[in-house]
Amino acid sequence: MEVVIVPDARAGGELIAGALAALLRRKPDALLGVATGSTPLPIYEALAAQVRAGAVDASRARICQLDEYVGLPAGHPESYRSVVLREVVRPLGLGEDSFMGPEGSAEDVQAACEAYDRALREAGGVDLQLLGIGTDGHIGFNEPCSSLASRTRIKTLTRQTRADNARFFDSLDEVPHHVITQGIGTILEARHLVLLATGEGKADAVARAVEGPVAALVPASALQLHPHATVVVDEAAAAGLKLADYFRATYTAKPEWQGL
Ligand SMILES: N[C@@H]1[C@@H](O)[C@H](O)[C@@H](COP(=O)(O)O)O[C@@H]1O
Repeated sequence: MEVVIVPDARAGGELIAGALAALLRRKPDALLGVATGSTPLPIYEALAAQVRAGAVDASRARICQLDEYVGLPAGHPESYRSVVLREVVRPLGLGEDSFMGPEGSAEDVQAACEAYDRALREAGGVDLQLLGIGTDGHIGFNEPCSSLASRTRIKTLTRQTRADNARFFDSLDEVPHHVITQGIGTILEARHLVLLATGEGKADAVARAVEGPVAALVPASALQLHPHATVVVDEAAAAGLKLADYFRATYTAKPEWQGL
């Protein structure tokens, strides 16, 4: 696992957008797994700016979703499908045919989950999966004690995650209890995992994920099992890392050609 400490969220966004642009230059039809929440927005803004400036061609990129609420009416502005279309797909100049995600309003949720895992495999697998981290250490919507081998499936949100996400809805009552999420086993199949965490509210979760034991109690600690995982944190989110100086020195000495 590589840990990169950046001054702030904007720098993190630019660094990761640079890695996405480099991937698209190598593989123009790369399948990019995207995350929702506030944290990755600077990544999407920086990448869209590069596309607008003509620095990278994203016209053949494919975008796939990490997780979804269950039961929101189709087209609800806070369904993750709507969010990804709004924040990622359209700003990159792509159409809905470049996008895939699980069917949160399906009648048979289990079948929709299995279909999504199959679709990801048939698409050739995710080249780079972006991740955020919940304050309880979740990735996607894999809440604490999710199996580290889990596949895409339905999960029940913790009270804390519902409260954390209530800011996107009119009230806490409107936040769905159930979600579909790529499983931890599914996420670990992506070729490169890039987690961005910013702000002091994430410092404890980051420290447990990066320096704690691999444990289902802290789903993000599963990144330790991946051969190519990058954790980008700003100074505030790095506050709990005991090895922060080592991570800084390592990154400073890294040859630029290696990228992330
Ligand atoms: N399912 C999403 C996660 O993918 C995201 O990482 C998390 C943190 O969001 P934020 O970046 O807004 O703190 O929120 C939600 O629970």
